[in-house]
Amino acid sequence: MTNPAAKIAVLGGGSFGTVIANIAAQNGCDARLWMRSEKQLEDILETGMNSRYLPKYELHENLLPTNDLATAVHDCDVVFVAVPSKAFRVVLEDALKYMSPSAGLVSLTKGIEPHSFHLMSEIMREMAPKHPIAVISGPNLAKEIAQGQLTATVVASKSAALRHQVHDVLGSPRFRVYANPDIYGVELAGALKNIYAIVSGMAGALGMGENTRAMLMTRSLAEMSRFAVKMGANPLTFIGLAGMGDLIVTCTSPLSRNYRVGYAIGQGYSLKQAVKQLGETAEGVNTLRMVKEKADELGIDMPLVNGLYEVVHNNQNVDLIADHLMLGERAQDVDFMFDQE
Ligand SMILES: NC(=O)C1=CN([C@@H]2O[C@H](COP(=O)(O)OP(=O)(O)OC[C@H]3O[C@@H](n4cnc5c(N)ncnc54)[C@H](O)[C@@H]3O)[C@@H](O)[C@H]2O)C=CC1
Ligand SMILES: O=C(CO)COP(=O)(O)O
Repeated sequence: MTNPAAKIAVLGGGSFGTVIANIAAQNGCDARLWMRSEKQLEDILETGMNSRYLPKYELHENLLPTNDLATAVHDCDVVFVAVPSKAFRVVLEDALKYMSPSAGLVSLTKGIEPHSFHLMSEIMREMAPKHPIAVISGPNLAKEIAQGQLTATVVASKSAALRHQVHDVLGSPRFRVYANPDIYGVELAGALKNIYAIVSGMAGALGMGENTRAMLMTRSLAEMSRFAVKMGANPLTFIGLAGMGDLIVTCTSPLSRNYRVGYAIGQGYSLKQAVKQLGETAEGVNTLRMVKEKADELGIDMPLVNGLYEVVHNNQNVDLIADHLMLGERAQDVDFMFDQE
């Protein structure tokens, strides 16, 4: 299955970029990991580990860490982008200067671009219209992948050749790659679930019971699907790994950074303090703001988003989320995943 000749690069030396680059290296690829921080590069070259993000996780000898973008992407068959959404466009713009025109582009990023409401596939399509593109999303906590826990992900692309290439580069007995043609749905699911992981973290900090947490997760899925349908995604994607799978893992695991931000707010910290003490990317904070604006614009009923927005951005008491969910006025209270007209 593995294609030992594949040359790949991963842009972004955080926890997810590192683990994905290392899987490719373990699979026999010529893998490069680009990061902007010189200090981090020195650490990796010295210790063979990316200790800031994944302490004790040994990097394979096939993996070349670099902070030279041209070296990283030169002659690559596939370039994976794993930087936070706010940096995606600038990093891609730079990388395209040095990439082969036929290289596949794959986003690992789970977020929405501020202001434009573009998902990463839309940015890739706009900036690199000739390159085949794909996105990867699913229940993929980087730290668990690094521990060798059995994990599945989803690759979505219109290009069957790129889907197969990604499968060959990343698939292994511990990392299963499933395919889905619904690019927009797969990446929208990955971005939206971060919002609900924050809510779930708050519920955890407040000691809420399992009935409550089950209700929260299920109504989160309904709310995400309702939004997705209005945005043109396939709602069935939301009951697969990229939707329900990722929602479950990020709403239940303290390894999720979004969950941790919610937990800290539930303990009484401000958003600013919660994000600062995390020191890593929690995409849900910005995604919340953008989804709230879009839902208001399109008139989509999103009680959890509305309640969380008031708490996070307008300093309201956390009880407001429960009030929105339990007492909010609805046209009808139906237990459907999305409107069935
Ligand atoms: N960590 C995880 O378990 C998973 C993360 N993701 C997604 O992957 C994306 C990246 O997340 P992580 O690797 O977890 O984040 P992280 O917080 O561990 O690392 C982010 C990395 O991006 C770098 N970076 C930030 N701005 C940059 C810029 N302007 N230019 C170059 N590098 C820049 C940082 O220096 C850091 O190395 C996010 O969208 C996240 O939602 C997706 C699946 C799993
Ligand atoms: O997307 C993830 C797991 O699938 C990682 O979630 P966090 O960004 O909340 O850590």
